[in-house]
Amino acid sequence: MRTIIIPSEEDHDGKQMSPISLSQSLDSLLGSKSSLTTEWADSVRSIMNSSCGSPRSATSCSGCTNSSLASTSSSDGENVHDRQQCLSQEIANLESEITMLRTALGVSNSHRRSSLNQMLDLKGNIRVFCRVRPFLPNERNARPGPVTAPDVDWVKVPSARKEFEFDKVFQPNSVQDDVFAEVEPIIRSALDGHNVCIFAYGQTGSGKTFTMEGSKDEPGVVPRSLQRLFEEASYDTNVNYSYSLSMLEVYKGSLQDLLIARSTRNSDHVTKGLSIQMASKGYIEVENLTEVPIADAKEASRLYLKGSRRRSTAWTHANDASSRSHCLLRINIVSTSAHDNKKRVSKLWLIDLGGSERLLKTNAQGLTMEEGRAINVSLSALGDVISALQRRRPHVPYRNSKLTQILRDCLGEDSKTLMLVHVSPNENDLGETICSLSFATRVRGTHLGHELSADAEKEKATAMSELHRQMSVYESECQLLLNKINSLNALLSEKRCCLENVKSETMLPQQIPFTPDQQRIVSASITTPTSLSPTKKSEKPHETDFSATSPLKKVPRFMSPTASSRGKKSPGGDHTMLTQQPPMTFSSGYSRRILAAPKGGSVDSWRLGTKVDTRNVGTNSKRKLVERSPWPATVKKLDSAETSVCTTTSDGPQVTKSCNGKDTPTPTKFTELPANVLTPISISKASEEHYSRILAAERSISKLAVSVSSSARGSSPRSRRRLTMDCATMNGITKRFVF
Ligand SMILES: Nc1ncnc2c1ncn2[C@@H]1O[C@H](COP(=O)(O)OP(=O)(O)OP(=O)(O)O)[C@@H](O)[C@H]1O
Repeated sequence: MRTIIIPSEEDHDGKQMSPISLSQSLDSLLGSKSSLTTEWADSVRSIMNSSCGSPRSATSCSGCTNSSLASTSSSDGENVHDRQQCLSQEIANLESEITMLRTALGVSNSHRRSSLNQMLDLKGNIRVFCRVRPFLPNERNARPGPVTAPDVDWVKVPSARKEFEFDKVFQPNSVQDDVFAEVEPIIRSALDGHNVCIFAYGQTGSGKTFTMEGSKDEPGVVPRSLQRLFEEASYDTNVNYSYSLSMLEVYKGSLQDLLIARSTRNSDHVTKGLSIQMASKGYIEVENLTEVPIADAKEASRLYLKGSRRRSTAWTHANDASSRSHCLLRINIVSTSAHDNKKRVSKLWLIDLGGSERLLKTNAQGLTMEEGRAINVSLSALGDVISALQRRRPHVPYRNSKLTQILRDCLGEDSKTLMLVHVSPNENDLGETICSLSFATRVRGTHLGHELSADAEKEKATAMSELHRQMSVYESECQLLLNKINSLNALLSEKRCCLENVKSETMLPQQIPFTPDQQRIVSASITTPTSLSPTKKSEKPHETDFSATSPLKKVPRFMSPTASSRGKKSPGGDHTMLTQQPPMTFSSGYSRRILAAPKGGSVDSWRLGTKVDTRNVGTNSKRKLVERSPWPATVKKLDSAETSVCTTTSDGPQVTKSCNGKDTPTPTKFTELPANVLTPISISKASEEHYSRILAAERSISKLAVSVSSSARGSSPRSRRRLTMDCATMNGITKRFVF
């Protein structure tokens, strides 16, 4: 257990101090009336240094084997200088090793990419899978057998004496995992910079939406693909991926933005009509289409479900909730490789097509008939385009429908297209099933003598297995290199932290260079009436006057007292900073509300930081404003009478407060804490476990701020005291613990 020295009552008189644990020390601060002292600060600082692997710790600086260099009490300038040199050398070595590994990773990755590409080319840039749905509960009495899938790439319709070949056939008992396993390589191809289109095609009620969207328990291709995109982004730190999402439907030949509510969609001042534009190099853009940057798969799935709910559906004879339009989800992928700084832009389209239907059979009339006809026309146009591409015709009829115009740049030479044809096993649907299978065969383009000879088939299979083998070799090579890079990066940041610590040791607090921004924070916190300026503090008698004795006395305050502590604080309350680093500012409130919005207020007034009353703000309007805001913002509602607004601009966060309806602009600045940083721990639970968690979990704590405030409320001295610890880690994460 680490020990620190905490001054007891006698310590204040300069007597010997006893070494105790940090938990005892913190406990004692809560229970006793003593203020924070320099000794306490020093001892915690030494614990921080040893826990963060600072150069003071012999173990942390693996390269510095000279024990004298790692000595805790090193005040010797030469030793510090040697240590700095040693660390700088280690950092330079690590950096060059990482650069070399990154180059190797870039090479392996491009080999992997080209193998994958060759494999997909060999399989065909346009591939067609078929999924036969199982009988539904309401089809229990149906006769089995009209459609069978005897093999992995054949579908048979015995009664019509027809057989259809596909790249892959999913049997009725296949699950979503089976489908995604086959789709996944194509998603990876989108990540590698290719445009990709995945369509679900089939008659109404054959399971297109089930395959694409799935259910909560059986998620389909879309949620799995979104998940996969973000997994790749977190796994490959060598490439920086950013994604944005758009969603639209083609309904009766017109385009509708699905990320905009239906009620506001047609009002001119909110959204203009969508139009298809051809930009340079044949790049297609849909003008006025909403595009939302997405940060994680959860958010992306939420947007997708929101858009799906806005899709035009209706009851039909064939399906209770039949899709009456084509639903298109587009993910724009921008990837930048750290290896060559090359930027790749690609599009991934995930499309749930409207159900093909025979209007006579479905008895469709009126609007339903119109919708059905529009769907059939565009499906036929899509079939014509893909078929022309397959046959390498000089003219590809993209202009025959909106659907094919939008997808023009994703259906060509360098793109990958996957069509998932869905069929029903039911005898009643046999006519539609044969239509769908024939359409898919036409799309696949195998009926025109494209079949390979037995020898060619054999050669293809050998080439495929060789490419498979190469792919797995490159994949494991990439994985090894990535692991190595990640571990070296971790070591590098540790070394950099050590170097920073060594450098700061050589500086007197007065010499610490402040940026102009920090200087302003400093002045602001000194002039804030609620902050404890040294002058004010010395007016009140203290058991220990820290500001008078501390070598840190000139280090300005960096932590404003909490709103509650301002009200509750006794004159004896004390705040101190335990590092000689440039000051940090922390949130001054204990209750955090992220998001901002005045009900019906304008974004501009909110941006300017004018008073915003958040008391009656609904979650939706908050969200809307945040979505439209170019800056992250935080509103802190401190209590029912006091509202504090923080806007974050390029100058940093600005706070405006109002109390009982009166505006009190407070020039306080604070660093935004992530939403989950506030970890209130009740005093009864403030045990060894909690304290040790702070230090053990935060091995990389770089700064620690502790404030103790007292309140008039509370039955015991202990419950009247409030201890707040703000820990800032090397990687910029700030955590607050309140005891
Ligand atoms: N593979 C499957 N396993 C289990 N249930 C399925 C499967 N495929 C489809 N279903 C069920 O069949 C019904 C119709 O499916 P779905 O709505 O996906 O059809 P669809 O082709 O999208 O129809 P539409 O074109 O009219 O929108 C749904 O209740 C769905 O849950």
